[in-house]
Amino acid sequence: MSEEPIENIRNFSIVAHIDHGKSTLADRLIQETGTLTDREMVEQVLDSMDIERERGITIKAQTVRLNYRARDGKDYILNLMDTPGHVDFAYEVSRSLAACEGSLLVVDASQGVEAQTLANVYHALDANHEIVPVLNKIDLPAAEPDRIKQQIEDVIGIDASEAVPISAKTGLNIDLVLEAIVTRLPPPKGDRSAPLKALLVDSWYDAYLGVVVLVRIFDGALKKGQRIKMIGTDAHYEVDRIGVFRPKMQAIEALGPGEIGFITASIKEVADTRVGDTITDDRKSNVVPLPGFKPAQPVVFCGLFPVDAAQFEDLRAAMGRLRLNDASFSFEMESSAALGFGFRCGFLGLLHLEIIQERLEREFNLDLIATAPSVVYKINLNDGTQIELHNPVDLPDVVKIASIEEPWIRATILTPDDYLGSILKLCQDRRGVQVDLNYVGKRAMVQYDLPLNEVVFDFYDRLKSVSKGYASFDYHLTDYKEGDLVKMQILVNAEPVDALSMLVHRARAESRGRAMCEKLKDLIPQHMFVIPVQAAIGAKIIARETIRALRKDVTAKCYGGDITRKRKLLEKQKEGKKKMRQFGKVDIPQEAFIAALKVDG
Ligand SMILES: Nc1nc2c(ncn2[C@@H]2O[C@H](COP(=O)(O)OP(=O)(O)OP(=O)(O)O)[C@@H](O)[C@H]2O)c(=O)[nH]1
Repeated sequence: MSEEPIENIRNFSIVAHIDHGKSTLADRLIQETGTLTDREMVEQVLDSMDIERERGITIKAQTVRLNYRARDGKDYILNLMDTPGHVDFAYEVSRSLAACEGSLLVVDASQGVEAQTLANVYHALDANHEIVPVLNKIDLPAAEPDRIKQQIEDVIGIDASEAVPISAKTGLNIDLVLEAIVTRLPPPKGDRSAPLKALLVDSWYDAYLGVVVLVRIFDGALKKGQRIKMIGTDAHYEVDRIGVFRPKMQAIEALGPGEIGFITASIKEVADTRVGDTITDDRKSNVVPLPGFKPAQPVVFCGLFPVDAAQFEDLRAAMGRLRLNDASFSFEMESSAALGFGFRCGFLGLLHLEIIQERLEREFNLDLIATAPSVVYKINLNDGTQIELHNPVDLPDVVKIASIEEPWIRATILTPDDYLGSILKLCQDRRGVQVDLNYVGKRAMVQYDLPLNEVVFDFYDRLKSVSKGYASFDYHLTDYKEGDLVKMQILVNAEPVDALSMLVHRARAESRGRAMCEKLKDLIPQHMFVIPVQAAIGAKIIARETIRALRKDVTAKCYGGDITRKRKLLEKQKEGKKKMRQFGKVDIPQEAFIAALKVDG
C-alpha cells in the first residue's frame, strides 16, 4: 500500500501557447527538484526524444513525478503532466487536465496572451482547475511582465496579481513556482478505504512491457497482483506491474488515491484499453464510472498509397505499428483504379496527417502518395437517408442527392493590428462569417466561423504568411451546415485523377480549379507529348492548362563528352521516376498531390 498522504500530493498540468516555454519550464522543475542530476538532464533530453518518437512526438502528453521538500518542511509529491500544444491535439490536453487539480498557465512576458493560451486556459477552467499564472522569459529585454499581467486579467478574467515572474531559461524564480504549486494548488480528494476507482488516462505499446496504461487513482488503491476490471469494455486483468515516471519508469508497490502512475497487466493490444474508461476492482459491481471523455473523432481523411505497389504489405504493417500508440489514427483498405491498393486514413487534423505521413516515410522507408485530404461530409439522399462521406470519389450520383452538409469551425485569431486587414480578407475569401472583433491591448482578437474544408489545406500556412508569423490561431468544431458543394475533378491528359478529386463550394470551384491546374503544370514534368491539365465539374471544364511537349534529350547538354556526368543525370532521372506514379501515359510526381492542394485558389 502506498503511504503517500493525499494532502501532500499536487497534480498539475502546464498549459501554454506554443513556444512560450512549457517544455523548458518542465525541464527546470525536473532539475530543481533533483529528479535528475545535471548530467542525467542531458541524457534525459535525448531519452525523451526517443520516447516521444516512439509515442508520436507532440501528440502525446508526458507525465513525471517529482519529490519536493517545501519551505513548510513537508515532503510533497508533484505529478506534472505535460500537454501538447497544437490544436489538432486539443483532445489530449483535455484528458491530461482531467487527471489533475491545477494548472500552471505559462505566458511569454514578451508576447502576451495568444490564441492557444486562451483555448488551453478555457480547457483548464472547464476542468475546474485552480490556475497559477507564470510569466516566462522575463530575462528578455522586450519582456513587459506588468503589462502582460494586466492583459491576463483583462482577457482571461483570472487574478494575475500574484503571477510568478520567471525565466525558465536561466532558472530564475523556479523555486517560487514550486512553492506556488504546493501553496496555491489544491491537493486531490479521494478515499483510500473506498472501492478502487481509477481513470484510464492513456495507453501505449512498449516494446519490452507490452501495453502500458497511465492511470489516475481517484478512490481506493492499486497494487501488484490485484484483479481489476475496466468498466467500459468489461475486460478483466491482473495487474503485474505498477510504477511511476521519474521520468524513466520506476517500479513501486502501490498507488493510492490522488496518485498518477502506470500499470501493466498482460493486455494484448492498445485497442483493448479505452482512454477515459474507469478501472475498478474485479469484484465490485456498483462503482459509478467517472465521466470519461468523448472518443477522439478523426476529422480529416485521405488515402495513402505506396508509390511502389510491392510496398503495400510493408505499409500495412507500418500503419499497424503506428496505430498501436495512436488510437486517434484510423485506417482501412482502399483500392483505386489509378493508384492500386492503399488505405483510407483518418486524422485529427492536417498536422496529424503530415506527422503520420512523415513517420511512415522516414521511419519505415516508404514512398507514399497522399490523396486530397477531405473532411467528413453528410450527404442527405432523396430517399431520406443520410450517409457520411469520407472520400469524395464515393459521392453518389448527383441526381440522388438532396443536400450536402459540411462541418464548420469557430476560429479565434489574435494578431497585431497591422495584419488585421489581410487576415479579415483571408477569412472572408474562405467563406468565413465574422462573429466578433475585439482588442487585447494593441492586438486584435477576431472570431470567425469557417467551413472546415476551407481550413484543412493551407489556412494556417496562409495565416502565418500574411501576418509574418505573428498571428496565432485556434479552433474547435461547431456544427454541420448545408452548403452548395460540388465535386471537382482534375483530368490529366483527359484521364480523371481520383486522388485529386474534391468537394468544393460552387462559388470557389473555378478559382481553386484554376490554381490547381497552374500548380500541376509546374509540378508535372514535360513528356514527349502535349498534356492538357483540366479541372471539371461533371462534364463541364472550368479551367485548363497545357504542358508543352518535351523535345530535347536530357543528356544533350552534356555535349556527349563527360560520360560520368551523363550517367549521373540518367541515374537522377531514374531516381526521379521511382517517386512518380503513372496515370494513363503520364507520370505524376509524388509531391504533386499534396502540393497541388496547397494552392490559394
Ligand atoms: N529568453 C528566454 N527564452 C526561453 C525561456 N524559456 C524558453 N525559452 C525559449 O523559447 C523557445 C520555446 O521553448 P519551449 O520550452 O520549447 O516551448 P514550448 O512551449 O514547450 O513549445 P512546444 O513544446 O513547441 O509547445 C525555446 O527556444 C526556449 O529556449 C526564457 O525564460 N527565456
